[in-house]
Amino acid sequence: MAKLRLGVMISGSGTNLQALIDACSGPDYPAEIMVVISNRPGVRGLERAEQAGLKAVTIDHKAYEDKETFEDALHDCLSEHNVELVCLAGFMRLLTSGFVNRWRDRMINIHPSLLPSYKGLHTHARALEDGVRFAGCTIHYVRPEMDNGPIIMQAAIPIDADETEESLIAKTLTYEHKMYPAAVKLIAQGKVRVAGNKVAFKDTDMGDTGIISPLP
Ligand SMILES: Nc1nc2c(c(=O)[nH]1)N[C@@H](CN(C=O)c1ccc(C(=O)N[C@@H](CCC(=O)O)C(=O)O)cc1)CN2
Ligand SMILES: NCC(=O)N[C@@H]1O[C@H](COP(=O)([O-])[O-])[C@@H](O)[C@H]1O
Repeated sequence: MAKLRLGVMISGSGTNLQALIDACSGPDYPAEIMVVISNRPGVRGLERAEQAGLKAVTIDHKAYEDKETFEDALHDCLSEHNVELVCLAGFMRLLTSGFVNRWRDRMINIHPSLLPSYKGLHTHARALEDGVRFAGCTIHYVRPEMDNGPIIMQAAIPIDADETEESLIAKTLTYEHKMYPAAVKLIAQGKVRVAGNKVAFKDTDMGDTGIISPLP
């Protein structure tokens, strides 16, 4: 069976990209990265892609007069590489509904909170500020409305008494790095389908819950 063709879009350090690179190096992993795109030049994630021998492309949003022409360049690059699934991994630009609908149900995102709680930015600090006992991370299909798409997988992460923003960011990333390859694997195996604004699973051993806690 052909491997699912991934396009990974980043804006920064790329540790989630690295988790996907490492997973894709496994001979039986059902997906492969065709191109890595960053909207910011010179970021660590691009180095990770080059070190892995992958096509690394910078499409700098600042170089385009508007979002539409920027997103046309993203779309053309993804299409050129026959990408079947776009993985947003720390991609920090809000995409227009035009772009999102072109890639509807073929684009997923990882977000560092237990959605629908803490949409947007600074999720860890906000969770600590509110004194919640669990933080988390979520993988979802992307919809025009920010952080509002059908949820594929979540991890609930206990917040320790002496937790700091830095320690929570680091702890959350350890869950993200397990969850992203697991979610892509399920999609590549055809075990995930979108049913309205929710996701349903086919013959998975996760009991149709999509929860990763404790880590696999
Ligand atoms: N249409 C959508 N676009 C994006 C989504 C989405 O769900 N729908 N997810 C994001 C990722 N993301 C949260 O997971 C997110 C990214 C960026 C922002 C944001 O406010 N960005 C600012 C610029 C910030 C910067 O460049 O550093 C902006 O775009 O003005 C919020 C949430 C990816 N896109
Ligand atoms: N709203 C989107 C967002 O905040 N994404 C978050 O950015 C970080 C990127 O780290 P990475 O570049 O090391 O993968 C990750 O924690 C990811 O969940």
